[in-house]
Amino acid sequence: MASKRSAKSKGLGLSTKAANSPSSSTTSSSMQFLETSVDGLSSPASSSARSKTPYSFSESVPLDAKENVAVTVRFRPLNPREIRQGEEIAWYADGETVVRNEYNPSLAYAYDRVFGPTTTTRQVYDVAAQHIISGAMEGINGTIFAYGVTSSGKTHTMHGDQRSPGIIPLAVKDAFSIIQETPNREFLLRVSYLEIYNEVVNDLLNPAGQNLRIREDAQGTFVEGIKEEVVLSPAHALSLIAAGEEHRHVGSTNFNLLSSRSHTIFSLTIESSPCGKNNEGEAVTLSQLNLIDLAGSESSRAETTGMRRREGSYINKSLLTLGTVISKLTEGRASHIPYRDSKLTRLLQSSLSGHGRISLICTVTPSSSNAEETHNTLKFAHRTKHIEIQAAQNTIIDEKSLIKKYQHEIQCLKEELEQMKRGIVSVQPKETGEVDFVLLKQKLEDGQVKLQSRLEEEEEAKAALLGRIQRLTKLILVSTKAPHTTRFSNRPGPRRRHSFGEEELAYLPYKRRDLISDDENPDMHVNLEGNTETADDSFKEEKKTKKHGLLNWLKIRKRDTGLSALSGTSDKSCGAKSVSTPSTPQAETVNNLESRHSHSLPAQSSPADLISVAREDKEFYEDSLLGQETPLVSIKSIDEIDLLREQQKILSEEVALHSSALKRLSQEAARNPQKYQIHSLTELMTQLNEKSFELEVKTADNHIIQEQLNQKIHECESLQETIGSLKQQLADALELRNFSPHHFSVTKDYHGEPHLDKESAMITNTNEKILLQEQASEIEGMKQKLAELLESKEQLELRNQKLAEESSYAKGLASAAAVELKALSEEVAKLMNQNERLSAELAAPKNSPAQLRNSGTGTVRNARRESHVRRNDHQGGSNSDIKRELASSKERELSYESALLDRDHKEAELQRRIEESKQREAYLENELANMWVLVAKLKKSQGADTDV
Ligand SMILES: Nc1ncnc2c1ncn2[C@@H]1O[C@H](COP(=O)(O)OP(=O)(O)OP(=O)(O)O)[C@@H](O)[C@H]1O
Repeated sequence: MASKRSAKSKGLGLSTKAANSPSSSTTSSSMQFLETSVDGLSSPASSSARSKTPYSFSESVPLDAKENVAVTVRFRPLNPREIRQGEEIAWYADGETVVRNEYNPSLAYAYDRVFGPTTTTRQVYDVAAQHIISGAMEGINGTIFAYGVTSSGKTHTMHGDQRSPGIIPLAVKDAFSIIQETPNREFLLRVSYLEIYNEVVNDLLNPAGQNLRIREDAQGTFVEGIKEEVVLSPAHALSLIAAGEEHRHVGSTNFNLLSSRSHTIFSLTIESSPCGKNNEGEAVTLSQLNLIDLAGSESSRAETTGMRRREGSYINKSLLTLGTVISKLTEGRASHIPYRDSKLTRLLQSSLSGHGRISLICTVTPSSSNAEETHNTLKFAHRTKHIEIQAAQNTIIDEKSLIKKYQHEIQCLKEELEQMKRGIVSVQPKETGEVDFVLLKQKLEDGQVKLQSRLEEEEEAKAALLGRIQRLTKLILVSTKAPHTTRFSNRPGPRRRHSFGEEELAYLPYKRRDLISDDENPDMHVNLEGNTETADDSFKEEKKTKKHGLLNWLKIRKRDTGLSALSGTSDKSCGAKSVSTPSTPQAETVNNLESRHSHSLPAQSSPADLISVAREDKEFYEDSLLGQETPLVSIKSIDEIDLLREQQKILSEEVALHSSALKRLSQEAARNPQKYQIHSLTELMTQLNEKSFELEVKTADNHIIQEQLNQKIHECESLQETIGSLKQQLADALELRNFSPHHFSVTKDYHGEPHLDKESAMITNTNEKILLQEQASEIEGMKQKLAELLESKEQLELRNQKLAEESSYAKGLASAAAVELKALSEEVAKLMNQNERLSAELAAPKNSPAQLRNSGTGTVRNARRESHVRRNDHQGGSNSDIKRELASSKERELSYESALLDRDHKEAELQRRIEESKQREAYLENELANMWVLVAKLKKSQGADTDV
C-alpha cells in the first residue's frame, strides 16, 4: 500500500512543481485560481454526485490520499499548412508546467505537466498514463482522455502510428508486461470497444451492435449487449482494436483529412487473483481501464455542410455537456449534475464522479489561427484539474468474477480427471507403513494392465477434459517467471521496456497522418521553432516497401468521397490499399461474452466451446492481418498436416517410451525389491502417478492432434473437391469456348433468345444441345447483365458528376443569394431609417403647432399655417408677396408629395425583391436537400452495384 499512499505524488508528482513553477508569481487571476487547485484544496466534487461503481464490489478499499485529476497539455508542432499560411505561435510551453500566451505574457496556466511539440508519445505515456495503467492492474479503475479541438493531435496521442505508438497500444503492452512481472497472481483480461456517433452508441467489435442502450442498474451505468472479448496477448488486443477501427466513423474536414467523427471508448477489464490452488475465498480484484479518444470540437470557422455539420453539432454538444458536468463537479456545492444530457457523460459518470483515477491529456496547437480554441481548451483543462477523486481498490470476494469461474471449472475438471485416474491405479500404501513388495508388484502389474485397457476406453473423455483444462488455462494469464514471495502491491521495480513487434502495430498508420495527407511536402515535419525535420533515408526506403497500416487504410476507405473531392486533396494511399484487403481475426478469435451480465457461460456452450478457436499464435494474427488468400490456405493446411503428423509420431513414440519405462519400472521393482526399498513407497507411488499422468496427457494430446489431423484432412479433401469442381468448370468453359467457333455458333432468334445453328444441331445429340443452349444463353445473359451494369455504372458516374457540378453551382447560387439578401436587408434598413425620419418630420408639426411656428419648415399644412401666421403678423405686406409665398409653398407641397410617392414605390419594390429572394432561397434550400437525397441514393445504389 506504500505505493498507493503516495498516489498523489506518484500520479504525476507535479503538484508542488506546478506551484513552484515560474508562473506561480504571475498575478493574473487565472493563475491565482490555478494555484489553489494545484494545492488540491478547492476541488469539492460533491459526494452525492458520485455514482455507483460499475461492478458490485464486495469491498472497495479507498486509498489514503485524495487525488486530483492528472491534467497534462500536449502541444503539437505547426503543420505544413499552418507554416505555409505564415501562422504565428500564439501559445507556448513555458517550462515543464506552464502554458503562456505570446501576446499577453501575464496570461498563463499551470498544469501537472506541459509537453512541448518535440515530446514523444512514450514520454507522454510515462508521465500521464503509466500510473493509471499500473493502478488498474492493481484493481483501481482508471480513465485516460484525450481532449482538444479538431486536428490538435488526439488520435495521434491515443493511437499513434507505427513509428510512434500511442497511449492505447502502449497501455495494452504495459498491462501484459505487468502480468509477466507479477508471478504470484493470475489475470484475466477482456476488452470492449465502442463509439458514440451522433449520440448513438455503436459496438465497434460487433458490427451488429448498433444503437445500443445505456442502462443503469444498482451497479451503475453500462451498455446493454456490448461485446466483451477475453484477450490473450497484446497482439490479440491490438488486432481487436484494428477490427474495431474498421467500423469507426472518420471523415475529412477542412482542418483534418482524417478527422474522427465519433468519441471512442476502449475498455480493458482486469480481474486478478492470487496464484495457486489455495486461493479459495481469496479476494479477486476487478477494475476497468477506459482509454478515450474524443472527437474534436469544431469552431464556427469550419466550413462544413450537411452531414459534417450535423456531426460537428453533435460533437460540440456532447463536449459542451462534458464541460458543464466538469464545471458543476468543481462548483463546490451539491447541485444537479447533468450527466444524462449526453451519452458521453452518462457513460463516464462513474469515472467523472470521482471513483477511480483520471488523466486528462489536452492536445493543443500553438498556431495563432487557433488561439481562441486553444484558450478554451486550456480553460477546460484548468477546470478539470479541480475535480477531486478518491481512488479505491476494488475487490470481489464472491464467485461472481469470471476468473474465479474459470479457476473453479479448471479445479473441478482436474478433480474429475484425478478421479478417473484413481479408478485405474489404486495402489495405496499400507497404513502401517510397511512395504509389501509382492503386493506392490502385483498391484503394479494389475494397474498396468488395467491402465492400458482403461486408457483406451476413457481416452476420449479425458482428452476432452484435458483439452478443456488447457484451453481454460490459456485464458487465465500468468507470468512465465517463477512465482516469488512478494505481495501483489510490492511488484518489482521499474519494468523492462518492451518494444512492439511489427504485427502488433500493423493496425496503425505507417506514418503520421499529416504526412499521409500532405501531398506537397510529404516528408516534412515542422516543429514549434519552425525547424524543418526531414525523415531519414532509411525511413523513406522502408516507406516504399511497407504496406500502410490497417487503420490508415480503413480510415481512408471510409472517407466521404464527395467531401474529399471538395477539399481538393487526393489520397495516394487509398488506391494502394484497395488492392489488398486486410482481414482481421475477429471472427475466429472470438471469446464472446455478451455484456457484463452474461459472464456466466451458457449451459450448452461450455467455456471450452467458446474458446475453441482462441489461438494466440503470433503466426495466426500475422496471417489474418495479412489476409492470405485461398491458394495459400491449402498450402498452409498441407504444411500443418505434415506438422501434425510429425507431432503425432513424436507423441506416439513418447507414449511408447513411457509405457516401456513403466513396464521396466514395474519389472525392476519386482526383480530388485531391495533397490526400491531405498525409496519410500510414497516416492514410488508419486513416480508412478506422475508417469501415468504424463502418459495420459500425452495420449490426450495425441488424441487432440489426431482430431486436428482428421479435421485438416477433411478440410483438405473438401478443398481438393472444390478445386476439382472448379477445374471441371474451367475445363467445361474452355471446351465450350473452343468448341463453339468450330462446331456451333450462338445466334439470336427474332425474340432475341440465343440458340444454336443447324450445324451444331447436327453434331450434338439433343441433350447436349439443350445443355449447350442453356450454357450459351447463360453466358449471353451474363454478358448482357455485365453490359447493363457497366452502362448503369457509367450513368451513375455521369449523374454523380452532374450532381457534384449542380451542387457546387447551387452552393454558388446560395452564397450569391446570401450576399444579395444581405445587401437588400441593408438597403431596407436604410430606407426604413429614412422613412422613420420622414414620418417623424411629418408628425412633428401635426402634434405641435408651436414647433411649426419655430421651425418655419415642414409639411404643406405647416407652410400654410406659417404663411397664415405671417399674414396676420404682417398685415401690411403686399399681396404679391403673399401670392409668391403661396405658390412656393404649393410647389413645396407637390415636391413633398412626389417624394412620398417615390418612397412608397421604392418600398414596394424592395418588399417585392425581398419576397423574391426569400422564395429563391427556399427554392435553393429545397434543391440542395433534394440533391443530398439524390447523392445519398446514388451512394446507396453504388454500394449495391459494388456488392453485385
Ligand atoms: N505531437 C505531434 N507530433 C507530430 N504530428 C502530430 C502531433 N499531433 C498531431 N500530429 C499530426 O496532426 C494531424 C492531426 O492529428 P490528429 O488526427 O491526431 O488530430 P485529432 O485531434 O485527432 O483530430 P480530430 O478531432 O479531427 O480527429 C495528424 O496528421 C497527426 O499526425
